[in-house]
Amino acid sequence: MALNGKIAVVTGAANGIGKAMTEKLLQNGAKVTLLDVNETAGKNLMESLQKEYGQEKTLFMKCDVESEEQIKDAFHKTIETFGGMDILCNNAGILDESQWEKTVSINLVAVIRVANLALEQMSKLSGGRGGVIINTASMAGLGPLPSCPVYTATKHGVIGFTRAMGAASAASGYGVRINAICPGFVQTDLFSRIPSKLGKLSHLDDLNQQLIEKFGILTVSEVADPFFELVTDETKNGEALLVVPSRKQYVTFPGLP
Ligand SMILES: NC(=O)C1=CN([C@@H]2O[C@H](COP(=O)(O)OP(=O)(O)OC[C@H]3O[C@@H](n4cnc5c(N)ncnc54)[C@H](O)[C@@H]3O)[C@@H](O)[C@H]2O)C=CC1
Ligand SMILES: CC/C=C\C[C@H](O)C(=O)/C=C/C=C/C=C\C=C\[C@@H](O)C/C=C\CCC(=O)O
Repeated sequence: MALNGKIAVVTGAANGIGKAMTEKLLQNGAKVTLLDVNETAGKNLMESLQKEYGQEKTLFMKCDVESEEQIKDAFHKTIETFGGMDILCNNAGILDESQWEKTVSINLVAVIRVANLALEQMSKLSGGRGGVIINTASMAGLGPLPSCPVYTATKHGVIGFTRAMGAASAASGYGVRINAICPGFVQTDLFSRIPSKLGKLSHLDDLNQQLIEKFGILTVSEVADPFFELVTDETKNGEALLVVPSRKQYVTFPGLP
């Protein structure tokens, strides 16, 4: 899939990985709707991107992925403004073990909500033109992080949802590929805040430091490049792509007996 002229929506676009995904999409000729609860950061980024890529290439909307109404409005405004919707970057997420229900609500429930609402717009069976959904999971979706079991659970859920929904989409003829990107540690605000977000398991941050030593820390640009591959490689559906500084690999899962 060439990105030139394609229309993308990015959740959690104002900072971190979502911001890098947005820039990669714009660099390759796509138009992007940026969605984020952080209105100040989102508007500032949009103004900066419009100076670099042109007024007509970006749209920012304050949008909480926990709100079905706000997501629906954002998708309708995207289609009204740009003429369609080809790509969803289902990226918004938090890490806060002391607010575990909110973590589940944003990292898993909202990922499912946003994907389902996007499929209503993108599926060829409902008047859409197909496309691709990229869910931002994590390496914590492939193995346990003892310091943040709830976060770990949400990311495992995102991967399971991605694999099953990708198969469902193919079997149903939606024309929408669905993949997950699974980064290790990435230098962002979320990563910087971790020690204060572990709740009653904060004493286990030492384990995180050991894992950081072992796996290293990615820059957001090092996530954006493999993300671009997942978006453009039309052979990829239902895949989970692990990204750490030393390697990038498509995960193989144990098959059912
Ligand atoms: N930083 C890391 O080490 C890794 C992060 N991830 C995942 O990458 C995604 C992005 O995380 P980062 O860029 O690191 O975090 P970040 O905190 O730098 O950026 C997240 C963005 O999402 C927005 N956001 C938060 N809740 C929202 C909501 N309810 N509705 C709309 N927007 C919301 C924030 O305002 C922020 O702009 C998350 O899903 C995270 O779990 C995955 C693996 C590693
Ligand atoms: C404490 C949370 C730190 C950062 C949050 C960030 O969003 C994130 O998700 C980072 C995850 C990093 C995980 C790093 C290592 C995980 C190690 C074990 O759980 C094993 C996991 C997978 C093994 C897969 C493989 O090596 O092939």
